[in-house]
Amino acid sequence: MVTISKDPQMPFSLEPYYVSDEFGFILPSPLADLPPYYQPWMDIARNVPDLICSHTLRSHILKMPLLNTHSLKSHKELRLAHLTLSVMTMGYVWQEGQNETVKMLPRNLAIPYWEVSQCLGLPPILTHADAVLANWKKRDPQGPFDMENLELLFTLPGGDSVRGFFMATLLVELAAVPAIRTIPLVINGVQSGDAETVTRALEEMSQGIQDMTDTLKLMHANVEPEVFYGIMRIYLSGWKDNLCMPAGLMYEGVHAEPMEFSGASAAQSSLIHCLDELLGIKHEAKSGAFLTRMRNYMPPAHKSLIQDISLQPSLRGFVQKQDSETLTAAFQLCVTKLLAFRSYHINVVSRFITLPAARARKLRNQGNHSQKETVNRAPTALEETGTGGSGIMSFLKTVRDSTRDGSLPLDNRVIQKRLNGAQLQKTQHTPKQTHLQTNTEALL
Ligand code: HEM
Repeated sequence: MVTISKDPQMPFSLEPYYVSDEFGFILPSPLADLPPYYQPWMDIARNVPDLICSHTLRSHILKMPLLNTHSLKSHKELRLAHLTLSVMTMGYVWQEGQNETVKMLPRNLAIPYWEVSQCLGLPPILTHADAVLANWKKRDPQGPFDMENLELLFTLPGGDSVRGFFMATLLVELAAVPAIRTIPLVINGVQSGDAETVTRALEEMSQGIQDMTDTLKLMHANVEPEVFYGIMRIYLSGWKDNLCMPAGLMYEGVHAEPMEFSGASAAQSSLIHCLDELLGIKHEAKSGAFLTRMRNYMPPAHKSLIQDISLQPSLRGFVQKQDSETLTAAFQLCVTKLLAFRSYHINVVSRFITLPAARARKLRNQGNHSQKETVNRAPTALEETGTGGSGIMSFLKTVRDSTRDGSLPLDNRVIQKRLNGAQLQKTQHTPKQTHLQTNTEALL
């Protein structure tokens, strides 16, 4: 774990953790190019989908020179190098699908990949921090940060759905920024016993979580479930708890033994981890252990933020002690919005994994193995597992249920009062109507 230097007398702030007020956990304006010496990497990494299609990616990588990483100096250069090497590695391993996997990553890729990973404190595999947080640029630099104006620096097989998937996830990260920004307000408010500030901050946070859920809906218009399931998913998969590569992967010239790493998953996004810690959501042992393991796939400063939030005086304890209706309602609203995010996420996973998996099974049972059916191209070994290696639905439902268990019981009178308030708003048709209505629904 990195040591974050901060003065314990100073109020809690996000700055020491490299979390910005504008971009949250997103890497601001990532570099798009490395110094010319690294051109051999760029030439291959920028063409990964085509080289996979022609089954020549592995041979190109085997001919690549072994480059020195010492001239990679800045954090942004290292992040771009990690992304570049990650994209090549995922393509190298999965070029032939689940059947002809490799046992070893060649030294000209493995050695620089390992060195860059060590410098960043990231594992030598594609992570959420690479594929989403550091893999974007604006088409028009002056234009908005939206789906139309964003493009990927590097892509994987799957065409427009890859862009849709990574960019929708990036926009969820952006939508969460106002919620993340309120974390110091809450922590400092609890420290100084300022219930009013904490209440306001929690209300703002709940709106931020609602915005995350609304933004998650972008997946539907921008990602084809069959393409996600049948083509893209294998390239996000890792070599831990994966039946296709039970022994893991040897990094030649790095370690004598094979190593195991989980694939890229938004379970590696720091957003929800921070919210869980702040709200005091306690996960059941097995799913909690998986989520804790996912923190090793985050930039170390972000992992430290989660850890430090967990060490602060308990927000839940503060809310209970204050015994204030509005504060309790604001806290409860955050838990309910987080629960709603997780429930909606389960629907998304069902559309993008469970349903295509069921169709693939049905086709198999009918003896239809045609590769024209996109879902038939999916690795059967991954049917029930997430790219991070979890047993998907039972894991997600357990995590959702422990979120529900994090609720603070609200007095029936408070619910009734809020309901009456909502009725009043409804008849008045004020601009706040939708928000308050959603709040009241959430309270029920
Ligand atoms: C098509 C879109 C998506 C699919 C199919 C999907 C799938 C999954 C799967 C299978 C898992 C289980 C862990 C694993 O093994 O990887 C998971 C976990 C998770 N995903 Fe997603 N995901 C999607 C989008 C997102 C987005 C945009 C976010 C928000 C940043 C997100 C946040 C999470 C979180 C936080 C977890 C950990 C479980 C939890 O804390 O509730 N996912 N996802």
